[in-house]
Amino acid sequence: MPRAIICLLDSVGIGGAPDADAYGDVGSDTLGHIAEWAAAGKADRPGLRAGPLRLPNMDAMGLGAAMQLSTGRLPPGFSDRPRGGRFGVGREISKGKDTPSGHWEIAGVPVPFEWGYFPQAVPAFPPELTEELIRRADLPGILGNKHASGTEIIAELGEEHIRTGKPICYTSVDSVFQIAAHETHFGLDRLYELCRIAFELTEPLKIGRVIARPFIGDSPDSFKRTGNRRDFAIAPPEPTLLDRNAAAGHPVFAIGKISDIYAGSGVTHKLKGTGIPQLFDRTLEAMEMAADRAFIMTNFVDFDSEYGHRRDVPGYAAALELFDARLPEIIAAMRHDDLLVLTADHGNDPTWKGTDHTREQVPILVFSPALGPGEIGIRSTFADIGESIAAWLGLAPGRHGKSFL
Ligand SMILES: O=P(O)(O)O[C@H]1O[C@H](CO)[C@@H](O)[C@H]1O
Ligand SMILES: [Mn+2]
Ligand SMILES: [Mn+2]
Repeated sequence: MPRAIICLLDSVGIGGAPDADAYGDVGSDTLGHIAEWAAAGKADRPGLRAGPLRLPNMDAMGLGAAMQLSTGRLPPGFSDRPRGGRFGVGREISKGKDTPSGHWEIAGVPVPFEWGYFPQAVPAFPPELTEELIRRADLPGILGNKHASGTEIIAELGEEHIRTGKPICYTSVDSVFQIAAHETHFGLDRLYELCRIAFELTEPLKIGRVIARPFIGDSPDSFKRTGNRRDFAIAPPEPTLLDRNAAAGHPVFAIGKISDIYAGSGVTHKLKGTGIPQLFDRTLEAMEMAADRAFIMTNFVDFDSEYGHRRDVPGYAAALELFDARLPEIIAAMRHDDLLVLTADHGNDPTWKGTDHTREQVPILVFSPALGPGEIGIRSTFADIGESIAAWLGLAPGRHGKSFL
């Protein structure tokens, strides 16, 4: 009996979104630019990696061919001839370029509304929101109140936060309200409680997520964010593939951030992990225990949070190479009628201006021992991924997207 697995490489876009101009992202190409920089010797870091980007396993599944289909360019070191699996390109119809919309659309539910955003101003948050948050959470005030990179703002304001007890609140071009606070000085549970209050206050503003960003350390040099990040997200507007599979009585394994991103909806088994190796281990564990018709979904967030937002090209390249090196373990663990999909939710080009996501198309690489090779073309919505998996798992078709299988 079939099962399906999505490994979602957070932010691994492949350029070419036709509406990139609406986002100031024309020409952005996360994977293509990393490959070009690596080929030019600009992604070397002593002790980490050197030379051209090498992703032989994903390339065999059609990554190079998908990149060429997306932008018309085949980056150095990639092949336009996949040796197994089906390859294609996904285009997002939801507005915005953030994680929840990308994930929901992949699970068959494009976002029909406009997200709320905070302006590029200081203060970025409406005074009523800030005042209510301070009152309800009994805070001495807040710090930040602007657009920022999460690592830069803790270096800037971390010491003042420890001294004053005021949490650091910030946002980005995404629909987010983020709160950074020290795990021991402020307290982790207190931070989560504060985020719950912030979520209640920001939900009517259609803010997609409140994100808890705990950190440790005692000086700008030693401040470090921990794996205890937690996302409090709005629930998807319609039943997703996760809900549909769970409603049919089948297991749904959410690994890493997945449960948070779907607000826990449709999740029957939740496995946590931090970092690419642990997320791989959890995925393999889920494949080991998952019953027939299970749907397993893992979000590999490090590409985005550790390297894309940090504009770290060598780090991003090394993470991709690590992922690629472990991919054969997943393929070896697959049963004959398991289906594996590798894809992404948006771009985050580490060679691009600023520190935000980029509006890009994404690779869709599909592999099953039971499936012959082929091309699935440029799909007009990510929802085609969800519908293909629904068909594979024997679920009734949904309202959006078409199966490519
Ligand atoms: O700079 P950090 O805190 O990593 O935040 C980034 O992570 C958030 C979620 O992807 C984005 O909205 C962006 O603000
Ligand atoms: Mn993402
Ligand atoms: Mn991000």
